[in-house]
Amino acid sequence: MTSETPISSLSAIVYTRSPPSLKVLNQLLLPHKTIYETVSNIKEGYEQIKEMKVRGAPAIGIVAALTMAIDLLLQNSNKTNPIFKDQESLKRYIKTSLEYLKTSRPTAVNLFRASDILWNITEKETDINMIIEKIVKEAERMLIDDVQDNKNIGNFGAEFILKENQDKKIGVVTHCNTGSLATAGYGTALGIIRSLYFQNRLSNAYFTETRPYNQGARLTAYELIHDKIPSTLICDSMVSALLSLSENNIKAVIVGADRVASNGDTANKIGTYQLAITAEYHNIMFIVAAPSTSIDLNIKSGKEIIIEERAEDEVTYVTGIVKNYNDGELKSTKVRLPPEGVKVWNPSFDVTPAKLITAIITEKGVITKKDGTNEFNLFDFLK
Ligand SMILES: CSC[C@@H](O)[C@@H](O)C(=O)COP(=O)(O)O
Repeated sequence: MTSETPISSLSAIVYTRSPPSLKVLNQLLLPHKTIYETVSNIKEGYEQIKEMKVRGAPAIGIVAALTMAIDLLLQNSNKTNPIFKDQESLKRYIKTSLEYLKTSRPTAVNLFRASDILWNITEKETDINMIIEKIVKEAERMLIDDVQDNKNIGNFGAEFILKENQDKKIGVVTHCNTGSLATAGYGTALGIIRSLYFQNRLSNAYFTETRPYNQGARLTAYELIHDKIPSTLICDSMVSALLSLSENNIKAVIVGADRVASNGDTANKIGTYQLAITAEYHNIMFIVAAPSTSIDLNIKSGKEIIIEERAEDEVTYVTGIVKNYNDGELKSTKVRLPPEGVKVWNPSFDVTPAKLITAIITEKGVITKKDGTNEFNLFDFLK
């Protein structure tokens, strides 16, 4: 099994402590434009997440934490006229800021977990500078650890899939974007695909467009092409047809997660559930890849997960880039598909029942169901 694998240079988050700086890649403009936007306060961080300029469960948790850190670093830099007069006012400010950041998106648990970790640190400390230092250190730790966690997920996942498959090279299917852009680097489900590729065991990665937001067609395509990983774009409606053709040698459907309940039910990008159903029908393993920070032991099943509903125009319009033939300038354009007056339902996520999931791969290892049961015991695994 490989371990030292090159990391993609695609970075959704660029952070330095000195000078204090947080820049977030605007993923709405990808793949056509690479523009980093500066985040220097809580409101700017909130808007980056809300507007999905940064997205993907691990990435939004990390950006929320780094937003808190950068905001405090910048506010605290004026030593002659400190903004926080006493620890109580600082704590109140941190509490309000973290609660606000948590309202940016409802489904991915990483955002809530990151905020809760920062609040626990704050509650325990009494010295103003110590509170700020510990918050900054913890947010930096999240950024650093996520990359190694993803490499571990990649290697555990590749090993698990290959154990069942003697073929020299295998094909896989993935959904949404779970790569460097959705994390601090390397990726979760896409991390497994990277690991398979680096081990020279990947024949092809098929990836869906992922309507309506097209994270697959825009972002996964961008990453796979960037890293020269053999891959093919398909529409969401083509997966069953693909799995039915044995010549493609598809051995696994691999997806990420926004929240995994303690029984293993998994919320992920809308369309994931139907992939799990078709994988089961075609007797192909269905793998969920996620850091343990995506597991929510506070909820028993997927029924308790709040599913984000997004604006109608994400469904009624497609957004693309057109080139102005006079000056070559690239301009973002929205084109409407259905007639005015159409009714729209736009849930951003769905829940795949644990029953349909073969294994959950985390940075700590592979979790499978106990023989004869339809549920995972994530309590036991994580304790
Ligand atoms: C490693 S990312 C895992 C999930 O967050 C991903 O599959 C997903 O559903 C992203 O949704 P998004 O709406 O783009 O934030």
